[in-house]
Amino acid sequence: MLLSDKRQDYISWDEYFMGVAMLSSMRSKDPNTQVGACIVSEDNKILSMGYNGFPLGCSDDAFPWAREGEPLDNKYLYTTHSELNAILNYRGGSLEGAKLYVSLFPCNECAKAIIQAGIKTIIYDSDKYAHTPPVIASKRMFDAAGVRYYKYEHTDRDICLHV
Ligand SMILES: O=c1ccn([C@H]2C[C@H](O)[C@@H](COP(=O)(O)O)O2)c(=O)[nH]1
Ligand SMILES: [Zn+2]
Repeated sequence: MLLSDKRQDYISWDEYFMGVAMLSSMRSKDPNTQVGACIVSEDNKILSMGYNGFPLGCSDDAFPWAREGEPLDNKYLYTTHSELNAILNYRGGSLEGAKLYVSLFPCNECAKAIIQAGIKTIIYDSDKYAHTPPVIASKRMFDAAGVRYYKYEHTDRDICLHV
């Protein structure tokens, strides 16, 4: 019998792709919540990535990152969400049947884009806004549209950038 010498402690697909989503979130300039997304094909190929930030041409130094204040003076009207950026960053055609790894449960606006793009599975980490209308609406739409979602299960493994 031939015994394989392969490593046994390699990371799982979920650890791999959630790791990429988390790494992507580290590009965000949002001082409060950094969100990263990674879109993956049904056969586990990375198709696109994104993080939350202002649109091209809208300088991080000129637009506000505040959470409070008048609508025109805080970030919410200006930020492109990580999931939408990942969808828009994709250059390859259809995302039908793809999976989305994302560090924060998608809001209702992202949910609409996700459903319309044909993404069928969402693996999320934080659900810190679960009690808010945007996330309740998002889950309602995912349930109606047959988009499956499940929480990423953390392992006790630390994934480091240095080896
Ligand atoms: O679906 C979502 C929801 C939110 N985001 C981004 C938008 C903002 O930059 C932050 C949330 O900021 P808070 O200070 O926690 O309100 O997250 C996203 O990318 N995707
Ligand atoms: Zn969103």
